[in-house]
Amino acid sequence: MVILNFGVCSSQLFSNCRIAPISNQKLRKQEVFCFNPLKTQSCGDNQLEGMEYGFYRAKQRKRDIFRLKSVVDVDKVMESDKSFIGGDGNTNHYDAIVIGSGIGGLVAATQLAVKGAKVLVLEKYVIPGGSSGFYERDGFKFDVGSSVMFGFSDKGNLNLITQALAAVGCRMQVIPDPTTVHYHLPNGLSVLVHREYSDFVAELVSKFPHEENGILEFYGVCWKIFNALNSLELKSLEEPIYLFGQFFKKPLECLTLAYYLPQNVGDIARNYIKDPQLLAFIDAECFIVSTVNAMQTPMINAGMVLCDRHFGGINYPVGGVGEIAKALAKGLVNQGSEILYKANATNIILQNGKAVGVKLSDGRQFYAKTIISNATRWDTFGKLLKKEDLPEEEKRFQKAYVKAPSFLSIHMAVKADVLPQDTDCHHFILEDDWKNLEKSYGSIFLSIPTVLDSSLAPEGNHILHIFTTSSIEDWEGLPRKDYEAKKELVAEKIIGRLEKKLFPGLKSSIVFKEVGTPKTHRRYLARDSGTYGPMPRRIPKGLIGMPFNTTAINGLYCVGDSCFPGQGVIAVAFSGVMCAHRVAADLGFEKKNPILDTALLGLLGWLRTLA
Ligand SMILES: NC(=O)c1ccc[n+]([C@@H]2O[C@H](COP(=O)([O-])OP(=O)(O)OC[C@H]3O[C@@H](n4cnc5c(N)ncnc54)[C@H](O)[C@@H]3O)[C@@H](O)[C@H]2O)c1
Ligand SMILES: CC(C)=CCC/C(C)=C/C=C/C(C)=C/C=C/C(C)=C/C=C/C=C(C)/C=C/C=C(C)/C=C/C=C(\C)CCC=C(C)C
Repeated sequence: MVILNFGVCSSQLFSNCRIAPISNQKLRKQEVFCFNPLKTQSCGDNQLEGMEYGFYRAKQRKRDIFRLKSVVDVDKVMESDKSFIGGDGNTNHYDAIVIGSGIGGLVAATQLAVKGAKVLVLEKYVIPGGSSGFYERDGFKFDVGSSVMFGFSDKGNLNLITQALAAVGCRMQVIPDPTTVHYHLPNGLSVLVHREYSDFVAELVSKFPHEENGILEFYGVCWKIFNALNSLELKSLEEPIYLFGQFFKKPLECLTLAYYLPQNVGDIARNYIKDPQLLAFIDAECFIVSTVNAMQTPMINAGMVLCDRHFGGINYPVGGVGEIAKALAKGLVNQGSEILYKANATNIILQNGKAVGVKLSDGRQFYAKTIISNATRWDTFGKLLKKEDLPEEEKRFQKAYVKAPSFLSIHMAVKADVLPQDTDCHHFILEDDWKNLEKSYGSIFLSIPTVLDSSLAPEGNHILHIFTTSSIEDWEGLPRKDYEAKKELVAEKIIGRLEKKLFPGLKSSIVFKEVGTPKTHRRYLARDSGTYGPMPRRIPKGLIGMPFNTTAINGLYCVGDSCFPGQGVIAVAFSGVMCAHRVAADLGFEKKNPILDTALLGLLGWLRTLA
């Protein structure tokens, strides 16, 4: 280990540090050396202020590291000795380590940080955000994923993105989207989902006048659920003091949610609607947010998204979706926590069955009291932990849920004049046959964020993000040349379909084009098979089977779209809020009752077996 200058430090000096690795009593018994990058001869409090790290070496030669007050540049220190972090594992330098900086991971991390926890986020890529990140090419700024932002208004309790940003002192400027999506469906059915609920209902009723009552009843149930959700303070459903407290304060609303928790949209829609084409439309409404039809979409999730788009509306962040993750990451650091990029976690370190640390591909190891994985459950339990030790609970999850397909995505820039003046920002296209809805390449999603924020492209241009479901099996095993040729061919067909349906002259107006396949998603988002998230294998019992944040491994939590309530930025933000609350209770930052905990976790585990 390279230590440039070190002096003997007193236990008093260590006790002045914000985070002491071990008790003073324990320190006194040890011979302590202090790393001193300021190259001063002695090591007093003032110098410590400016130091990046303090080291101590116990007599028994076990080594460890802890962080002092100032900013950490782990890379710099690690270069000198890749194995120096670790040791006995009893000393936890962080309260929590979060693997991955998707919105789920960032919300969990920031919520914990504002409660006073010391958090380290490890991100494989060079920027935060995961599927909600961004990239820039030739002056164009693209959202990696799509650009429909729920939960981003200044109203109610369900604006979780706004709340997550506010928690770290950040408020972003947003541009209201007058329409959530413009559907272009079989038999010439065109439906515009207006921001105003009454306008949307009037539009839908004008297409299905004989189903007016059915439409009002079905969307009425969605509102019942939304209003119940919106009346609660949202925290961990795995934390009994909170959960019972909510039942006590809002019994009717909680019972409403408990009633709809095991139900799916398809059954409820069929109670009110008979027209097969309108039911197919409800399938499309579900598919765009769950990648499955209405029969498989949990009613609670539909209640959330089908109403939030009218209650708070869809709002686009100025500067692009990537700004949200950037702001959260900055807020995290401002709270005194840390985020490391190019930090590829390869193993979760277990000690006596408890998750105690994380090992990176370059050999670095970090230790914490709790580990939170924002990787998918397939990655967490299939790669970060040994596949063969899959806990029963995870086996059950994998029986009930399967990886949703990935996407083929085309990020493209076009000359602005190819789009009609009043073009909407988001479109969903399924041309001829309802049966193609869930098939690979069957339907096309299109977002044109420059319709809302022209700063994302140089003047006179628009950016288009076109995507369609596609499976990794379609792309594996191809020689490079064939893979590139296939990408071009498939993209050409999709663009051709858009040209025919929406924008004549589209092909000849292209000024930039980049095609990503499921392999691209797997590589850049570190998601098994590039999956968009979990989807039920069969008809689920609503949300009952979806695991929350605790796992069968002591000290290990999951966050993100393979946790309750599933796919979607707002959904993973909720998962982050829940995760932070449960972890904070376990770390002693929030109230906790171990007896009630055991009872509730047991009950929820049992409920999942019924799904
Ligand atoms: N509404 C929209 O327009 C929209 C847009 C984009 C994304 N989404 C949603 O976002 C959801 C995903 O969010 P999320 O928070 O669950 O995850 P995510 O996939 O967005 O982020 C996970 C992050 O973890 C990192 N990571 C994974 N494995 C790692 C490892 N071993 N070491 C270090 N880092 C690692 C990845 O690089 C990534 O940054 C999807 O379900 C999707 O629905 C929605
Ligand atoms: C616990 C028990 C047992 C019971 C009790 C009862 C109660 C209290 C309950 C409660 C519950 C709750 C709270 C719940 C909650 C929930 C939530 C919040 C949910 C949410 C959800 C969300 C979602 C799902 C979302 C999604 C979204 C998405 C996915 C999106 C996407 C988008 C896209 C893709 C776009 C499209 C585009 C175009 C068209 C272009």
